[in-house]
Formats: sequence, C-alpha cells, structure tokens
Amino acid sequence: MASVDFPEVPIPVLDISPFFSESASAEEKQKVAHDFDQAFRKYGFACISGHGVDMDIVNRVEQEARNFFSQPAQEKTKFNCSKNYGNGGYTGLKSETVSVNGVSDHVESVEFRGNGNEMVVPCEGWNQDFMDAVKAYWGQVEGLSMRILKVAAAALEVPENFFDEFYNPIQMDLRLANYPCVKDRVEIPDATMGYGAHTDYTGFTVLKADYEVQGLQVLLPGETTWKTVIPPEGTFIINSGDLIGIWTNDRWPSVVHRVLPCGPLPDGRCKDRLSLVSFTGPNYASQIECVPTCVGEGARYKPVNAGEHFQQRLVAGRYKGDDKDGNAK
Ligand SMILES: O=C(O)CCC(=O)C(=O)O
Ligand SMILES: [Fe+2]
Repeated sequence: MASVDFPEVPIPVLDISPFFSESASAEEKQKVAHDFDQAFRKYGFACISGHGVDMDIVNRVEQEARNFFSQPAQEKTKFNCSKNYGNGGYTGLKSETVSVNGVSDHVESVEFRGNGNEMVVPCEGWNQDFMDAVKAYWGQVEGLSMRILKVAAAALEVPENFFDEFYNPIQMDLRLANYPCVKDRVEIPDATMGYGAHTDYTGFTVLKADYEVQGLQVLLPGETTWKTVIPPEGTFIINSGDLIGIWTNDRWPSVVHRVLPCGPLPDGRCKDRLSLVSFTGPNYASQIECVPTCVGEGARYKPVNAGEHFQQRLVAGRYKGDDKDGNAK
C-alpha cells in the first residue's frame, strides 16, 4: 500500500503574497481571500506559497532534526522527558496511538509545547544548534500564522482584527515527526499507519511536509476513499483544526487525515519521511463560538473553551475510527 496506489487530491496551491503587497490592488487581495475560502470550504486544506518563511531556517531545522533522529534509541530516549506524547520531548517509535482504532503509529517524534507563543524546552541536554534552529523556525511559523489569520478574516468577511483577541498570545505546539522507512510492508502489522486517522485539535496546522517521501492522506467529508496530498516543493500545507470547524460552522471543516507508513521510493532508496507539524491556535483562555458570518441556519456546535477542548482531544478522538485494516468505516 503505497501513497501512489491512492488517487491524489487536487489541493489548491495558493500564493498569499499579494495580500501583503503594497503594490497589489484591492481586487488582487480579494482574490487571495476568495481562493482561500474556496480551498478550505472544499478540502479544509490548502498548499501555501508566497508564505514569507525563510527556507534556510527550514533546511537548518530539518538537518538538525535528522541528526537527532539518526542517533541510537538509547540516546533519544534520554529526551523522553514527559514519558508520553502531549507534554513535550521525545516519543519513541510505536509509543503513540493518535487514532481511536488503538493501533500504534509507526512514527517517532520530538514535541515542543508552547507556553503561549514562548517555546518551552522540555528537559536539559539538547544540542544547542538543534534548539537554536527550532526556536528560529518557531518564530517563522508564528509570523506565517498571523498572516494566515488576516487572510482568513478577509475570507470570512469579519473585521481584519477579528482573531487578535484570541491569538494574543497565540498557542503554538511543534511536532517534529520522523516516519522510518519500512523496507517491506510485511514487517509491520496490516493496520499500522505512520500516523492514524485523526483531526487536528486547535486552529490552523502549518505543516512543512517532506517533498520527496509522500504519505499524507485526507478523507474528505462524505467520501470513503482516502486521497494522497502531494505538496509542491516550497509550499506549506495548511489545514483547519477542530476550532476552525467550530468557528466557521464547518464551512471550513476539520478534515480527517492520516499518514501511511512510508516505504522505498520508486528508485529503491529507503528514506525516512520527516515533517515539521506546527499546531497553531487561540490561547487556552479563549471561548470559541460560531462567527456571525457563518451562523446561517444556526450554529452546529456549542461554544467551547479552547484549553478544555485541547485537553479532551488529547485523551479521546472525535473521529469514529478505521476498521482493523486501517480503512475508513
Ligand atoms: O506528518 C504529516 O504529514 C502530518 C502529521 C499530522 O497529521 C499531525 O501531526 O497531526
Ligand atoms: Fe494532523
């Protein structure tokens, strides 16, 4: 089961730079907002170019992360500071089970939690170059998130400062995920995923996916076929988490997605898949309720507290689960 055995989903690629350009016309800015709205209505996902993120910083953090993951297990487990996913530090291969089907994920990760927008370094002894690179990347993602929210506000036709009160400060968490290449699919149980089916818990997720090793798939609302997301080089994948679904009354749904275990590339190389996953959202004190322009026939969700929602989602999934072979029910 390789990602090429599934159809590709045509996630729109959106250049958001005109929205922030002084020389762009009002129509050009409006077009960015309109295209953003269309992408999220249809897919809950967009691939963003013209994002303004310094790709040298991305390359640095990726190199440092690959250095970290290439160490022997006993070195990495020293950084298993919180003994579980969700509180920061290293989580070993098959320790996490993100899907409610209960099958361990074929992934290892390092997670940095935010105290608001401040990155918390969990435990001591990390390589300093690694931490410097991660912090620099954190700042870049925060900048991009704030730009995304401006486009989102225009797309929803709410005042441009609508999100400010919720994102002052922003709540960010960063997950560096390494999906080890599986040479032969029979080496792992049938239902094993790189990362099982789930929705993201908070606001927009900013994903720097591996451009070479594919594996991310979506299950669009009302569909039963998983489709592979292939991000063009240089883009970030943005998707809406649960709180965006609640804010927008599912105009921009929080779409179920998963990652297949990665196998050898067509040329035979067996390369781990690395992704940098930044969960960005309103601070935990925020009350999230349907925005006025999305109420329509009435709000589908009761208002929620952002922090409580996050805690609930850490322990229980909203997705009803896959069958034992990892297919959508
Ligand atoms: O690694 C990926 O491409 C996506 C990971 C993901 O969905 C997540 O961390 O929530
Ligand atoms: Fe996710």
